[in-house]
Amino acid sequence: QDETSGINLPSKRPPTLPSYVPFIDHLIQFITNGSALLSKASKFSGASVPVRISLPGFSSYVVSGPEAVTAFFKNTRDLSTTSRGVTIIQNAFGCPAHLAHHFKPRYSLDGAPDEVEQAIHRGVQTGLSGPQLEILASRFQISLLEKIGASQQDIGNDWVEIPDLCDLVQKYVIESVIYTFFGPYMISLNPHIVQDFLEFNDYIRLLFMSMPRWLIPKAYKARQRMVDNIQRWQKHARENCDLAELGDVDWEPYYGSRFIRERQALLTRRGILDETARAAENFANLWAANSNSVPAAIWFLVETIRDTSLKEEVYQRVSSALLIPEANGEHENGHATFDIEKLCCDPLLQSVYAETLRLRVAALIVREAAQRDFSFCGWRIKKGEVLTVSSHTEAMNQEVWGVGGDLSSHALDKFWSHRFLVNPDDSNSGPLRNPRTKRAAGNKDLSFSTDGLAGTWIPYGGGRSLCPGRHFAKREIMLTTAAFLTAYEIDLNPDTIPSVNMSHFGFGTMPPKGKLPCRIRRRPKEGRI
Ligand code: HEM
Repeated sequence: QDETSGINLPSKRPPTLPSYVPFIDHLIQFITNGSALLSKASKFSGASVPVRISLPGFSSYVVSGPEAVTAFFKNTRDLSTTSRGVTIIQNAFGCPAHLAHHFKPRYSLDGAPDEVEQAIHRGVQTGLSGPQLEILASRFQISLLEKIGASQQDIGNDWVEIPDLCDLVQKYVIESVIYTFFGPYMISLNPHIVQDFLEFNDYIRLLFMSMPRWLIPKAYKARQRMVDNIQRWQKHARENCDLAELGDVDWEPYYGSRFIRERQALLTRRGILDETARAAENFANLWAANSNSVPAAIWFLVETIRDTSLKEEVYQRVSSALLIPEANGEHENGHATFDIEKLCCDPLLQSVYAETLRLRVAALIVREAAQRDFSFCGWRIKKGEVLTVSSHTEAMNQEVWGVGGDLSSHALDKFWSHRFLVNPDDSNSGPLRNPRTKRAAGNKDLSFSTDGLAGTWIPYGGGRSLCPGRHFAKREIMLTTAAFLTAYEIDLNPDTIPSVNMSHFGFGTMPPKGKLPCRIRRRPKEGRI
């Protein structure tokens, strides 16, 4: 019996995935093929049985199957975000070791997050949704369209060959995201920040795994360049902008968005005054805002242009969302922009978006039994133990996902743009293998649906820590393809078949592997972008 709750706890303990050499065996499998290790763990004892895997410094029970995953996200009382956040802010984002404890989640006596934690949580939610979200999305769009518009010299009306489409897309998108959140000075003070970020991000896996400096000196140098960039921006903002005098503005050039500015005040409230510790938090936010959404935006574009008929269909949809300023009208000198709401509600675009995240996001979502022993799906989990859900493992669950009725054509490891579209006349359509509700008769339109996918389509995690940036990410991803398809004609080199960089497995969106050469030219303008 649990003394604090009076609940009878089961005594049976979850099984461990066998290994020939403890720790080393699972580690080697995780590094060489993390997807296979997690999938093996999820199948070891059947659905809803947590199975333990052991990596050096990180042992965890793998939770899988829609019911168990839903229970995992719902149980915010027993499962909280882990104290690994403290290790990560130190190892990955350069917080001085003696100050990292400031980032430990804090609880009040009743076990709930304390007042400052709640203010941080609220700040993230409100800063990235509602009216603030629309302000951010609109800034992002204007910045991206300006960059594309200014690229006339490099990409004109004649075809040019470029060695890597990813390079082009990520440069424009990362700069636009940084501008949107942190304002123009983060880039003008640090003209190499995109390159620095990408180099750092290549090492993120090793830094998250707490590899020592002597083993990975280049990773620590890349991290330091980013910390320096951010500290330069902090110093400039501090010296040129008095937060107390700013007033109630949504965006200004020194701190950028309200979300980032309010975050600075919360750092102070948390007692985090050291500039390197503050830089670590700003760095973590900059990383969170770019690391997953940028490769997802690239995949959306790449999958679209690879398939000629999908490219045409998506082009039509995004063109119909383009708002062209009227000649002699109110916005005579304005630029064409996309109706973001229209893009985000389009069934096909939503399906391509959801399928992109299903296939490419491989996040490990981790929680800890911080307070006490508890019962999870009938198994006893002890205080301090860690549970993990793998978004990619759930995205490959053959028992749940629909494959269009034909096992070979739309297999789960293949991109299928229509997977999330329900056709009322086709019982094999839609994301579920066995749809639970009857399809509405009479309605002939294809509709986008994620019904029945709770605990299965989980690229953004779930529960209290569900990614607060998901609404912005959706807009960013759709706007990227809308802008590139409308401005340019792009043909991928037919000899190159994009493959996935699986070494990012477990760390969010897996980017394309290697370079994607293409030819590109500007579309005739006709009043467009
Ligand atoms: C495709 C894009 C993205 C994916 C796949 C993604 C995925 C995730 C995942 C899996 C988590 C952990 C959720 C959990 O523990 O349950 C998370 C947390 C978070 N994400 Fe995202 N994310 C994306 C974009 C963004 C963007 C654009 C931002 C910021 C603008 C952002 C900010 C955050 C923050 C601040 C957290 C921590 C939330 C907390 O601990 O309460 N993310 N994200």
